Amino acid sequence: MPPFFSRNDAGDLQIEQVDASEIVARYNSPTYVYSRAAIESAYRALSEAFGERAHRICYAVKANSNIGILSVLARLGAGFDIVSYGELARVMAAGGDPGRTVFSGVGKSAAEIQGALEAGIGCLNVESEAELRRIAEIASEMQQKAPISLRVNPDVDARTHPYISTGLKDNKFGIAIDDALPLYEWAHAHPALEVTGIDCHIGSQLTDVSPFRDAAERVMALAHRLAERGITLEHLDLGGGLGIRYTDETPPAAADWIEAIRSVVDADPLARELPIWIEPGRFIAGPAGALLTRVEYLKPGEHKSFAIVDAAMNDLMRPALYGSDMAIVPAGQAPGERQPGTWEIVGPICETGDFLGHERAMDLAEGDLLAVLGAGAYGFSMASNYNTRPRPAEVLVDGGTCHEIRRREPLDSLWALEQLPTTD
Ligand SMILES: Cc1ncc(COP(=O)(O)O)c(C=O)c1O
Ligand SMILES: N[C@@H](CCCC[NH3+])C(=O)O
Repeated sequence: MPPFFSRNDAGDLQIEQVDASEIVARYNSPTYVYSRAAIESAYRALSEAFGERAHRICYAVKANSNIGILSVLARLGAGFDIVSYGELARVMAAGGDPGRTVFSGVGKSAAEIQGALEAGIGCLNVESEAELRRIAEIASEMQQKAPISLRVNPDVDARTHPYISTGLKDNKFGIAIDDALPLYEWAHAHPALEVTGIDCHIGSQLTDVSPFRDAAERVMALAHRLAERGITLEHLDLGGGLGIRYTDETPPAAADWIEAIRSVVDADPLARELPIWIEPGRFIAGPAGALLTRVEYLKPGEHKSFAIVDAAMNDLMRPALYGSDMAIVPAGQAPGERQPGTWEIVGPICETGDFLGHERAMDLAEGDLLAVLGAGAYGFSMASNYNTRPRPAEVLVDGGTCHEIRRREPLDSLWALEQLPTTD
């Protein structure tokens, strides 16, 4: 069970001091629930691993972008990693500091770049030569100096799911590390650009620290070549990507990740004093969240047995998209006859790929509550309205208190922006 999740005397799931069944009674089902203490403790584990060393933790907003979650992190002093102007607007709405925010992403539009510069963005992580030139043009027109860092692609195998590996030369992300030097020289000489750092992010859900170490070594080699040319840096951004335990993975602890990075950076006199920035998303939000769902129907069969629940791939798409194996545990038992079985946990959507888990051995009854664990990251933030399903409510538990940080979507809001054609 993730930290801050436990069982009450009846054996039902509790999030901090609140029963899952109470949450569903109040907010209905399916509902995302998050533990504030879990978010804070993950953030602190990273920050404590740095100790007195200069660092910045830029939480990757895409993992969970609810402003209630962002505000918890802003209060802890977090910076943010964003990939759209929309995410920046969320950071600001939550009380986060644009000056402590980095803007990543391969496709920043001119309007997004201008908006970010107007807001006082901390750093633009540039992912191509064309983007660098566009930023220079926009900043010149605005008579500003844009703080930039090149996101380099170090060609390191993160050994994760191919869809979430980003640091291989076949991936669309970043600038090939061997091509970065002339672009840095060009940017350094440009009056509207201020080179502040090097950035890299090699992938997500890494369960081994060695790719992080390899990437840090390649980034340091580039930092030396820049120093030889008189280009000094103000920070090194080594990205996010630390994995979490979904079922039987054994990911490194926060301290192991930071130690792996520091073993490279702190050993180098060039970078010992340089602030290290990181961009973790999943590690902070993932274990803190669960998706609570109710069993609607049991459909036992000789070949396969299906437990049809009220959450679906539109609410949580990781299993359908990546085939991710996420733990599904009982969260509250309904009265009535229990049926033992090995269940396919599926949703109501009209797609064969609509499943939350395969072959789960459980005794179930209709009306039971289940919890998909580790759903705090890339859960709600990737949810859609497919099949005209309102997205779930989101609840932040803080001790014994529940905060409804997002209401369940009212049905008519789903077509509120649509119009009937004006012709017959
Ligand atoms: C640029 C960038 N930074 C940070 C992250 C956060 O990754 P994770 O949630 O795996 O820590 C991502 C997503 O992979 C990303 O693309
Ligand atoms: N959405 C992915 C991670 C992608 C990270 C974004 N760069 C997941 O659920 O695992």
